[in-house]
Amino acid sequence: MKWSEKAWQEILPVYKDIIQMPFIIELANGTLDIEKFKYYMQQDAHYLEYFARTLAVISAKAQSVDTMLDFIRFSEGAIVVERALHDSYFKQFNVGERMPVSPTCHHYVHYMQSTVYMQQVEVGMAAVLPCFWIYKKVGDYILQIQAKENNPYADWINTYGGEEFGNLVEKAIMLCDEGADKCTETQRKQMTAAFVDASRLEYLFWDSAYKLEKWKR
Ligand SMILES: Cc1ncc(C[n+]2csc(CCO)c2C)c(N)n1
Repeated sequence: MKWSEKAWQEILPVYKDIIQMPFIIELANGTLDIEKFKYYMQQDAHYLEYFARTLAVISAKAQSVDTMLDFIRFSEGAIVVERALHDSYFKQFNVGERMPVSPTCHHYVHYMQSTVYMQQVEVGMAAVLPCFWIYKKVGDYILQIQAKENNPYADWINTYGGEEFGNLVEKAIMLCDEGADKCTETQRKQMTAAFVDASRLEYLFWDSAYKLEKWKR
């Protein structure tokens, strides 16, 4: 069994919880409170900036030039493609000011950064994989259940549910499997632990948007 297949089994309960979250259900049927979506988008703008930097560090640490190129392209994608989505929503919803980073976003981005800087590169790759894979699965799920008429979140749904994004995700999974093949069993376990932690943080990211999470002080 491939590392990725085993790793997905580990996070299946987290994924099942994610697709039942009110944020996801309401995004799919178009009833999600605009303030919650705006909050999510503002935090995601912070997230993407850190995430793109994290991918660039993985690129710098990669074992081969081909893998280096793949991760630098992912990094570019995080800025270029996702920023276009953000910009159009920010215009549409009239979002001007930049919010401070929320506690959960802070936790997630710094978790990824420390993992990528402190651990071997394959563990870093596993830590960023939920970002790709969970979004693909959630995007496909929402495509099936979405309200197609007048859904204000259709652009978001089409970004992650589409085939083009699917190819990118396949590549990220394949690179992790390739890396896992070169690792010892102990190192593979570290990869799985990072994959599970990051998946739980994906859950918390949506949860924090739904709750409009704030720093206590
Ligand atoms: C919290 C959060 N997690 C994952 C993504 C999805 N995502 C962000 S960048 C990227 C790869 C682009 O090369 C993907 C799939 C998101 N937007 N926000």
